[in-house]
Amino acid sequence: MAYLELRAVRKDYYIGKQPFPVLKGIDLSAELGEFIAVLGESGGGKTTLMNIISGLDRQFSGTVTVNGQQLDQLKDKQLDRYRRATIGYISQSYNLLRHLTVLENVMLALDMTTLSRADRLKRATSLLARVGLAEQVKKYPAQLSGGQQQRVAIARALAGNPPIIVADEPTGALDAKNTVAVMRMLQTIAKEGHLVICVTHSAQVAQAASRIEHLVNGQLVASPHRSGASVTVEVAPRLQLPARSLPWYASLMTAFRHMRFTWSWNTLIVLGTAIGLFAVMLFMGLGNGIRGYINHQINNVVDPQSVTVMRYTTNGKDQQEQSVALDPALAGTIAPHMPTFSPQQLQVLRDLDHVVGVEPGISATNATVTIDGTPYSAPELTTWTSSDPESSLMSGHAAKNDQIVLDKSTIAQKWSPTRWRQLVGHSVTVSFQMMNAAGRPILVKRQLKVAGIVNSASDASLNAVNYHTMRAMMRRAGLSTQPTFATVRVASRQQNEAVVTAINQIRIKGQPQFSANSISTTLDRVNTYVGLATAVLAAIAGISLLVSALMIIVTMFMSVSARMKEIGVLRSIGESRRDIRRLFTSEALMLGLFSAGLATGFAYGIGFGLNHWLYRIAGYPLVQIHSTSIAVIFGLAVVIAWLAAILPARRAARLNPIKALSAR
Ligand SMILES: Nc1ncnc2c1ncn2[C@@H]1O[C@H](COP(=O)(O)OP(=O)(O)OP(=O)(O)O)[C@@H](O)[C@H]1O
Repeated sequence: MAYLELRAVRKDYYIGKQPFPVLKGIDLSAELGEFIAVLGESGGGKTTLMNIISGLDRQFSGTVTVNGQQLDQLKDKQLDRYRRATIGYISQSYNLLRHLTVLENVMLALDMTTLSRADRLKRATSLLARVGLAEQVKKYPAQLSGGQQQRVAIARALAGNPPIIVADEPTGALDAKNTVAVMRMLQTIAKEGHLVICVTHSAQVAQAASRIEHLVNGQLVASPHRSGASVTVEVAPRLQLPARSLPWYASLMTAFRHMRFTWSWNTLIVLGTAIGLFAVMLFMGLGNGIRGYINHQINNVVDPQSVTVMRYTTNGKDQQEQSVALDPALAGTIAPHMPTFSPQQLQVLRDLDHVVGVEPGISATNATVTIDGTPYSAPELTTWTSSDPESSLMSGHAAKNDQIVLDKSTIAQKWSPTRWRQLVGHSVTVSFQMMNAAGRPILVKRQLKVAGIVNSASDASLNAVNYHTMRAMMRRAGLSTQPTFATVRVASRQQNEAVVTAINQIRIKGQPQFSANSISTTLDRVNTYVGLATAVLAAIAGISLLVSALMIIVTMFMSVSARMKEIGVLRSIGESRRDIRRLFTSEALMLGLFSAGLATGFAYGIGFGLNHWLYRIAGYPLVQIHSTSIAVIFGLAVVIAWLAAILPARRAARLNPIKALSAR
């Protein structure tokens, strides 16, 4: 049996249901080393026959046997493998990929062989040198003459060293000089052991072949002058290059090169998509920033690791005193007496789980601070505990024994709006009245040194001494020195609420003892609201991503339509449907990734500008883009691009390679 055998091959085209027979029983036997010219009239069916031999057309009747194996007309994958390993295809219109260089065009076919990258490069370079293009490897097809482009196509056809070279009108677009050169090359290729089948309508060109077959009325008739019978063919042993499927990175690289080639168009798509992604990212960043800002503000007022505990009371007067102590804005009267903590009660608090310390404190209301003979009203004079953040100190330090820290806006700046810092180190007189156990008002008065100026983040005035000083003042006036409140320090912010609940549940002899409030509950609620608002805003911005997805879909569909020919060429050199799908999916994914990258750049850039501007108002960076937001945006971009690519990539993969090849 001959290397290539066609038996009773018939092919009809259908217009509607009416058949138009083109091939009417083709019989052909050909051996390696032969150079067969198929000569025939235009429209005679030469290309149709070549498509069948090349494994591009599987709708025919009869049998095609290559090297003893019959082509399965139905299995797509088998035909892909056949084209990859057995056929080198050369056409009249060169069919080079315009976005790949000369070298890359040849490498594309070599990527489907098992050679190492270095060997593939070596082979591509040597093939191009062989066809006289050693100097042109970096050029793009558009920068070459027709003859040169056809020589690139020949080098590409030879890349995988396939046994059969099919050339469909290879000289159709060439001048006489190039025609001779190309036919000589084909002669040499046949002598090297390939079977060359060349279609032409020129009897003169056909003379270069060792055998001429006329395609007449759908059948082959051997030329009596050049039947091949008398031609002795010396077949040199052919180098075997095992074929493999195209690796995924090759599709990725081709996709990248195409994007680079059409960068201006792609930049617009990337820009459009990036704007949507950027909006989502900015809202996420703003959400983080605002949440951080609120936490920061609240933590400035109260330390979430501290819980202020008062005595539990149902007595209306005591409750009023407590609220006065908690909110100095309500102060105005002399405190009669406040419910106090016994040492045992403080111990009960110390013994609670997650409690790392208990600081007792005494607070007085409606005090007066006299500086240089001028009295200033201090609605509250309290004990400095760890719940008062050190960060609120604007100048100086926390009060030690016989020292006081004064409120910046209600006292220090009233003393001097500009030189208020100089108050540190000054001696001041502090006085307030308190009822003794007998219900008589007692004046408490003492000279103290200003240790620091404090900027209370709440609107309340914060004037404080340490516990020792407070007790000393009370003792000297003959008043009770028992604490009126306690600051309980919690091991971590997370346990704050549990400790607050535990404190409120303490009963001694069935009576509730303490009353504590948790700031962390409020904080968590605020955080939830801000989180919700952020998610809603980001989702609204996310609608623009739908537009981005549509943009990618439209672009990909347009790209498929514009690149029909390229798809046909890729299929003709052996790429499978999966390779084509991968190519378009890779392009869409790259669009998505570039967009996400650009969106991140925008978000950082614009976020930086916004922070700079907002810092003056809020004193806090309000746009905070976390790495999780970046990961979300990249994930979103990939998912959108991938979804957007599904339909166009499927369309590209399903294109009929013959129709795709004949596209303009
Ligand atoms: N998809 C198709 N549907 C219907 N008819 C077709 C189709 N493709 C080709 N034909 C017809 O089949 C015939 C053979 O076409 P083919 O392209 O094989 O001829 P050819 O010999 O290669 O012509 P040329 O030398 O002009 O390229 C022509 O009459 C053509 O119109």
